[in-house]
Amino acid sequence: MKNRHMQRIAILAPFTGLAIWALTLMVLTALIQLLFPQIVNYYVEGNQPDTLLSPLNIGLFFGAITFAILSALRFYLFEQLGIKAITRFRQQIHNRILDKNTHFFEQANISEMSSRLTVDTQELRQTITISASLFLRATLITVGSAVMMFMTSPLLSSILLVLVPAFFFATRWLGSKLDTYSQRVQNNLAKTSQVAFDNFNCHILTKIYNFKAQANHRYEDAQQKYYTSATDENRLFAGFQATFTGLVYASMITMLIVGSFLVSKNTLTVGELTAFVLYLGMAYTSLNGMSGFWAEWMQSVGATQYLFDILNEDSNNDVISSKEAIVAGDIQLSSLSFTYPQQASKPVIKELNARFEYGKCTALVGPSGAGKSTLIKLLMGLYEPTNGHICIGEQRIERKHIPALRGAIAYVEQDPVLFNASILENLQFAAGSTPPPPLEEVIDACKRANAHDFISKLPNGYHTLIGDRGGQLSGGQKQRIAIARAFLKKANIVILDEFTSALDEENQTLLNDAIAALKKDKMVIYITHKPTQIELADNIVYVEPQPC
Ligand SMILES: Nc1ncnc2c1ncn2[C@@H]1O[C@H](COP(=O)(O)OP(=O)(O)OP(=O)(O)O)[C@@H](O)[C@H]1O
Repeated sequence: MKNRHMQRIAILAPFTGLAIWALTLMVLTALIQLLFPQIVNYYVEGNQPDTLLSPLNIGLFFGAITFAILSALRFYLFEQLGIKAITRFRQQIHNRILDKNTHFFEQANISEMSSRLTVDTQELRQTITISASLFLRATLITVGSAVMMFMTSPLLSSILLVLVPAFFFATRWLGSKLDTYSQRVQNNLAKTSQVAFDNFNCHILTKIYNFKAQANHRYEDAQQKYYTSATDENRLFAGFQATFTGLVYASMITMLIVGSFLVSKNTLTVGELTAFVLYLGMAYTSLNGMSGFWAEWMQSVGATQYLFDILNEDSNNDVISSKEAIVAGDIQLSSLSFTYPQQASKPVIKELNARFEYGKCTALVGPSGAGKSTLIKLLMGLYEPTNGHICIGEQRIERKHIPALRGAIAYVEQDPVLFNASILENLQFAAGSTPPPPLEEVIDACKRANAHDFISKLPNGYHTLIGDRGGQLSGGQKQRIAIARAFLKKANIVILDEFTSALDEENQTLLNDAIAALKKDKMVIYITHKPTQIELADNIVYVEPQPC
């Protein structure tokens, strides 16, 4: 139980310096606050200066301004601490999730995971800094007030009744501004959630095209916008805090000076009672704040457990990054078997022996549900065989070879997944190179994939935003972009899963020609049910369905 609390507090660890400053200001402002009733007592007991504009009176006003600034700074630093810690924490989890394997993504609720990454962390930000700081401060003030109440006899509790209309206008001002600012923060927050959803959803592409860095970069961009808007909102709050605190203390000092003036005229007495009431008020307010904190904290501990589990668990990780190379050659499957963990009693592929010759074109055929797509995922290292093995050339493929294997493969899915970005960005991600390929190279790949004509006719051409999962494009258009993406990767092995299923006859013929050109210098493996495409192949591998 203790660990769960410490784990959450530990996310502040990289920002210890900032936390120390914030805590120091918190202690300082709490001590100044506790000093105030004593000043009241001093004045009320008849120690007031002779003139209203005495150095001590004026000094007190300056003291109040200093206190207001210190309080605003304390508030600002705690908020910044929260924003920084949560921005970093969110990036850490995003990175961790991208490192998970295919089974993890197949079983996870991706949309919930993306939303929790955003919403739950936001809740933690609120409790770990602001609520916790209020709690600590309230504890200090409550204890301090209790001690002081024993030592003082205060009067003039009415000093606490500050100028209500000023607070009213200050609050209205904040309310009108906050509406727009909060909306901006929420919109940017939703954008980070959407980018994360997109990145997790395209996890296979991220692995095969090796654009984890670009995916992380997109998320960083969205986070930067969130960071800026949240900081603006924080500044607004800090400004409000300064106004609010200034008003409170200026009005209290006014009351004190007026009150002590009245004392000097013998119309008011009993200074100790004033301080006593002030301490009482402080203690009451602080106690009030403390009670709400614990409930909030526990709520956020529960809400963020899901994310901490992801961060801490080591199972379900994808292949480690490894520089182990592989030498191009035939792909040999030897007694290859695979069973999905969810259907442990029913192997999808059983003791399959097959050869894919290097530099040749192989059609993968078999009835629907026989396991062709599963076999392709095994070839790409997205699943590990349950039994048997895959060799490339003389090399038996192990976990350490997977990054090199994926580096050598370009993949076109049956239902291509595209990022919610422009067509150009989608294609440039695929190259997996920094800097990304120039527009001319992208256009060339699109021409080869017969995609250039339709892209040119879109309102913004290559810069057209294609919506969630490329929803603004037809199935055939998405397939052609996916094929252009494969051309851009310049991989030795091209794997296509029913790559023309959504295309008309004319486009199919054109793409068959493109595949014929491709197989001149690459190893091409494709799943197909179409006789014309089976005829194009040099070899055929038949995947037999397993009995139920
Ligand atoms: N992620 C998964 N988890 C559990 N079972 C799966 C998963 N993916 C596929 N299967 C099951 O594995 C079997 C083979 O599916 P697969 O998609 O590999 O077949 P296929 O030959 O490519 O079919 P089609 O020609 O219809 O695309 C099916 O019975 C399917 O239900």
